[in-house]
Amino acid sequence: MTDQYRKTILRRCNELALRARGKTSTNPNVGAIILNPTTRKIRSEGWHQSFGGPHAEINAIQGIHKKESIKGNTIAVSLEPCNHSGKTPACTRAILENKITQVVIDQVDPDPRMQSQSLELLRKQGVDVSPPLSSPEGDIVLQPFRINLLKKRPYIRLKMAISADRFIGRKNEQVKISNALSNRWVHRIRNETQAIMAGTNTLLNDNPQFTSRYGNEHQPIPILLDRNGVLPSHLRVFHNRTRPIVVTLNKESDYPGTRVYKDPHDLSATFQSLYQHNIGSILIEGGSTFFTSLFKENLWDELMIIQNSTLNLGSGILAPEFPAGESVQDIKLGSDNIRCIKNSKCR
Ligand SMILES: NC(=O)C1=CN([C@@H]2O[C@H](COP(=O)(O)OP(=O)(O)OC[C@H]3O[C@@H](n4cnc5c(N)ncnc54)[C@H](OP(=O)(O)O)[C@@H]3O)[C@@H](O)[C@H]2O)C=CC1
Ligand SMILES: Nc1c(N[C@@H]2O[C@H](COP(=O)(O)O)[C@@H](O)[C@H]2O)[nH]c(=O)[nH]c1=O
Ligand SMILES: [Zn+2]
Repeated sequence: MTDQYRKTILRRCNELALRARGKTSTNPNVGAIILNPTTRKIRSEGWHQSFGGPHAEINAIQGIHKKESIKGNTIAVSLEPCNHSGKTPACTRAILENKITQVVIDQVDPDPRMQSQSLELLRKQGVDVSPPLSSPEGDIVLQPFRINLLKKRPYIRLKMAISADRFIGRKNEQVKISNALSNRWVHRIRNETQAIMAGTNTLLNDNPQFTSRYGNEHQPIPILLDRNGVLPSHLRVFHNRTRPIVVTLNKESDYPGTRVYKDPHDLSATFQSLYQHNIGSILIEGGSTFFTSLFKENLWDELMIIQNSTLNLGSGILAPEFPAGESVQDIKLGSDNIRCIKNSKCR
């Protein structure tokens, strides 16, 4: 297999992996392809679709008709295949049982149980395993899992809309800042996250729905900060299809939702507890006070700032002091400029 072809195939594996972004909880996003090495024909594609569900390799293998063989074929995977039976049997076993003779991977599994061990095992069994590609795009796809595994907390993305004069809203009023185009963009991001979170004042002031709309189907779990149990049960988030998680110290409140009894002001303990509740990724949508705490503790991974260049509010609640980060993407959608940065020093 030429280097260029290997790169192309593994790029496709990473694309497949991202189809289930935000839908695999604390499991990684992984994509796999089975191909005939002689004809270069792609025979099947698969990706890990849900927590506890079959891994990408198994989905790709199952995409082949039962009467056909994959003996002597190649499997390309965005992540090193697993070598342990966890919620599902080991993928290395399926590779060997199906007599696949070549394995190409992008990223090494950062799981301490793995870290190239499967590659060694497969090689010992006579499988041709080329060294991992370790592509930059594969690194980005795997980053949420790396954070989960190494920091024992969810991957944290922040999003905030600001006016040209850097206000985010007004007290006792929900102000629309971003334009119709970026609203659609936001709902796509919501569709790719497991959970959505905001500070107490945002919940009281805006009464948000925190759903993904505009044709998106996946609904994130609302995570609500209500340290002192002040949220009224008529808020819209309590009447969604998706049951919220409430981080609180109050044991009296009677609204629906799973309780995490932690002080939300203790952010490390809160995020670790959410991770133990199997929350792998969170999109946080404000407000200013909550963002300031997150920045102070350096607890964020990605930040998306939508600035409406034509809207001046004149007064209101000011945007927080945003930290510097590594610029990932700049998007222009009509009057709105979206700046995406990532935290290269995250905790
Ligand atoms: N333009 C935009 O993108 C957005 C705009 N907004 C606007 O922002 C306004 C609300 O922002 P803001 O007033 O700053 O309030 P926040 O929404 O940030 O809520 C702050 C409150 O959350 C509680 N809290 C719990 N844990 C923490 C923690 N670890 N760190 C900080 N606070 C915590 C505190 O209340 P307690 O002490 O009771 O625990 C605190 O007073 C609204 O008017 C809303 O419209 C909001 C979101 C996005
Ligand atoms: N005002 C504002 C945002 N505000 C965020 O969106 C929440 C409302 O969500 P929903 O009720 O589901 O539409 C609100 O509470 C706050 O977190 N977001 C943006 O992209 N652009 C905006 O101009
Ligand atoms: Zn596996």
